[in-house]
Amino acid sequence: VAAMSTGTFVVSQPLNYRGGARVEPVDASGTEKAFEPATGRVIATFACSGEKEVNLAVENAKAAFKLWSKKSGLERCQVLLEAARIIKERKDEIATVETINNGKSIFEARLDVDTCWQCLEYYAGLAASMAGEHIQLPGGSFGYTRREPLGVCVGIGAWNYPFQIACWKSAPALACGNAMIFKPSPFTPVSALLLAEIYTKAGAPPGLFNVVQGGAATGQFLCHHREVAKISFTGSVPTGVKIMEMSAKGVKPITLELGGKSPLIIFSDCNMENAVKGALMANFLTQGQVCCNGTRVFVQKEIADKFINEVVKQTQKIKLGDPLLEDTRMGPLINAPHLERVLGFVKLAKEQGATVLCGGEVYVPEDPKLKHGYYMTPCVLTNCRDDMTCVKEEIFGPVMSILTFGTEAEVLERANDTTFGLAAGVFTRDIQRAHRVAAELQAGTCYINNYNVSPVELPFGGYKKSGFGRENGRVTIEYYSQLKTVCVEMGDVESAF
Ligand SMILES: NC(=O)c1ccc[n+]([C@@H]2O[C@H](COP(=O)([O-])OP(=O)(O)OC[C@H]3O[C@@H](n4cnc5c(N)ncnc54)[C@H](O)[C@@H]3O)[C@@H](O)[C@H]2O)c1
Ligand SMILES: O=CCc1c[nH]c2ccc(O)cc12
Repeated sequence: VAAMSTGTFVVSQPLNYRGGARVEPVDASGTEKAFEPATGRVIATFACSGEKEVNLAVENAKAAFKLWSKKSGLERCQVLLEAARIIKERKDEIATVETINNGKSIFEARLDVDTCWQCLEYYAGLAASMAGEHIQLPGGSFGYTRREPLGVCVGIGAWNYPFQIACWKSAPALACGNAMIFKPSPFTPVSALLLAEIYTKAGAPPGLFNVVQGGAATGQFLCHHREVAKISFTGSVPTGVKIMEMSAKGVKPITLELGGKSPLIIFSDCNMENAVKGALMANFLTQGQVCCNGTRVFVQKEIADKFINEVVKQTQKIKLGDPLLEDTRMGPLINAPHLERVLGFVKLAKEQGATVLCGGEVYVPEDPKLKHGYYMTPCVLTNCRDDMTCVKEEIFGPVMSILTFGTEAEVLERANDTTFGLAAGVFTRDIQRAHRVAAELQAGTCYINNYNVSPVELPFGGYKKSGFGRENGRVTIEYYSQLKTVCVEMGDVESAF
């Protein structure tokens, strides 16, 4: 790995990881290029793994699973804790790689890395305390349950949180005694390798955590593989549908973390300063490329003017530019086609009658090395209606749509009028209203008086088309393990025959 500053980083080492080492794939289904969004430079060209390489990764993972699944919870805990310690130690390096390959600000990337080592520590604790139940039966007989791993699990990631997604999938998987093959998005192939090396250094057996690179074809080889026991997918709804179809054929359990179009409701009795901060947090982290973003901001009429003025003022202050600079808070979007797509949503919003209060334009930083980067100014839209495309579809960019409302009943109906159900938020000082509204919102995560915080102790996942299954929290253990019941007879068999 070469220099780690904007405009210099290139990857020369192999980007697959199998059997405890970086390897070139033995076969390929095409090649991909990874970019540095800040400059538009190619930082890596790599082969997409073919079926033979996927088969080898599964073989390696199976071998590691044999050893790992026999370890005690405490032994697994020790490896995860050591990996967490190394992540903490290498936080700046990991965050820098993430920023270079994804474009998010270094400030945010460091926060992401914090949620990664925290996730490993959390599941380390659960690994050590995992236990079954003992159930007494008549006549001295009894039963007990064993929480057993599933086997070789596949993780397929999106490009917006590359290292975090790899951690949030692998930590609970390994804690439960599984092995994992992780396929990053081809846009962000780099940082998962750091995680693979860290697990090996921490004492994981070779093959326990493997990385295969590629796009849809490689993903399909993984999903169709007979010996893959579970798939955890983070990505778009259309791809999620395909994953579900493939898993149905093999009767494999899946976790689907899909897209969203989440509502954020601002009542007139809110703390205005916090609500404005909440709206920015809900829309502009990682350049707005966050699945749970609260992009439909419903503001109660009485405070709409004041709230909108303040949101625009704060949005215009966001420091946009080189994501590796300490004071930058917004970097480039992931790539040129995505930038075009997001700008297209803004254009369409205007055509459909929305007003652009700020942003929504291509931005060319003054620094000449950034002039081919994929920057746009953060955008606030008003005069939006519920039937507009910008209000109905996931934009996955820095575009906030503001809508006004009158009553609680009205806003709840409009907030829930979507096929998505990933997240939702409410700002109010009325404690009863806050919980009443949270109870009515059809979303997997509801924020009260905050937005887009992601403590690893809390389960995260969708309702409706935003998916099912959960990541983080205690419950995720259930998605990476299966329960065996052992029934023990202490007397004689009372036969019916
Ligand atoms: N709910 C969540 O937790 C969450 C988190 C991050 C992103 N997302 C969603 O992800 C989307 C953006 O990410 P994206 O553009 O990378 O999504 P995507 O669906 O295009 O790709 C996601 C992953 O799936 C792989 N893939 C594509 N086709 C496949 C196939 N046929 N079989 C197997 N794998 C295949 C891709 O290579 C990539 O690794 C947005 O919709 C966003 O909301 C959701
Ligand atoms: O982008 C959506 C929310 C999110 C942020 N980080 C992660 C990691 C793993 C996920 O499945 C979702 C998310």
